[in-house]
Amino acid sequence: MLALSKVDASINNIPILRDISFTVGPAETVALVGRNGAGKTTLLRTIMGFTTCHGEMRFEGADLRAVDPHRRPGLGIGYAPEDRRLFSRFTITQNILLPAQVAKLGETETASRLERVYHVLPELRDLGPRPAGSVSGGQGKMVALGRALMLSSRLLLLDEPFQGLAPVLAQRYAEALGRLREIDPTLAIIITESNPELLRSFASRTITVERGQIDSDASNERTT
Ligand SMILES: Nc1ncnc2c1ncn2[C@@H]1O[C@H](COP(=O)(O)OP(=O)(O)OP(=O)(O)O)[C@@H](O)[C@H]1O
Repeated sequence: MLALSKVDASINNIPILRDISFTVGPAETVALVGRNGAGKTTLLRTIMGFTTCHGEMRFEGADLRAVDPHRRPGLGIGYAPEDRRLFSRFTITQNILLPAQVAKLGETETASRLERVYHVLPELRDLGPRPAGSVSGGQGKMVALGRALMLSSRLLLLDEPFQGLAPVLAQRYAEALGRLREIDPTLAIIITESNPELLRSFASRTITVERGQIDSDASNERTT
């Protein structure tokens, strides 16, 4: 589904990623781990088209680099960035609906995708009318997941979703991912995390990044 081959990426002419090659297939949950500053966020941003990169990136067989960054979500790729990037004056629901509007989805399709989001994250139904600026950091992570789910029919990229979450919210977030897996078994998910142990239980595979390069890529013993 997603295949990177010898990808180098830089930000403001500073080389960050070197010689990145891996593939992710449907139904895989991949943990992308590495120390702070290893390059995990940059790798997700490269897939979304926000860095200068060289090498080959293919998505469902087509050249992903030829697709403008703002069109990549429309291919079925959802992205929840580490810093959430919610529009604080918009309501929670408006934030969640935004990608659907940008992708010009029809009303019926948008409504059914919103129902899918509520199935995975029931608490967002009640939070919906509140301005996004009024929710806690942890709740904001749930909203960012909901927004990413609107278009993630094929691939979901989550950047450090557990960082800074109180244990109760982390548990709810993990349960939400479990519900997502149940209703969408073929979705591919890539989750970044600096603590490799945290994702071992529900990721089928762990890719370790160190200083901008892939250090290891191995299946996990326990899978979901
Ligand atoms: N805008 C930028 N300009 C210059 N260098 C950057 C920029 N963004 C990231 N970097 C550098 O790229 C490297 C990789 O950063 P990245 O954010 O991808 O790491 P990470 O593995 O996601 O780290 P963390 O776990 O702390 O989020 C770091 O050395 C960082 O300083």
